[in-house]
Amino acid sequence: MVQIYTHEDVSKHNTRDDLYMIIDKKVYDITKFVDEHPGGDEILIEEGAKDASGPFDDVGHSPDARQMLVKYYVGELDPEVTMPINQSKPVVVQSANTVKTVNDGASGNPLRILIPVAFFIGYIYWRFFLNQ
Ligand code: HEM
Repeated sequence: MVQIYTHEDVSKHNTRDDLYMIIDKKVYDITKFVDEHPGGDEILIEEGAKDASGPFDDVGHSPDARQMLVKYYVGELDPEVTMPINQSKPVVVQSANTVKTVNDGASGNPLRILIPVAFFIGYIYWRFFLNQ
């Protein structure tokens, strides 16, 4: 059966002698790899014990590097825990957009009010002062 880990479980494996890492929702025990990593041990210890999918991709690791992961696979990231975290991101983005939209509307509002008011004042001025 596949072993399931939460972020919290992984965060406990945070030393050179016991180091886990999450990459693309899979959990790896990279303890034995720390000294072999061509990119150095420090970076693995720094990025270890958490989700390092971003940094791993950013480096542009070769397909060989990705293939090496298979050797260190120990289980999957708990989808129950992962899903709300992933879902919370779009919600935040959505609310940020909503706020932005509301702000955009609010910044348009003064003009929408000012222009008719300016016309109205102009009309009153023309009607009562110029047209007598
Ligand atoms: C267990 C996961 C990892 C494995 C199996 C792995 C494997 C490798 C391999 C095989 C290389 C040699 C170049 C290549 O083939 O792409 C490499 C280079 C490198 N890795 Fe990793 N890596 C892992 C995680 C990470 C992480 C999380 C970082 C964080 C940024 C990182 C940073 C680097 C850097 C900076 C290099 C040097 C790149 C260069 O000199 O061109 N690696 N890694």
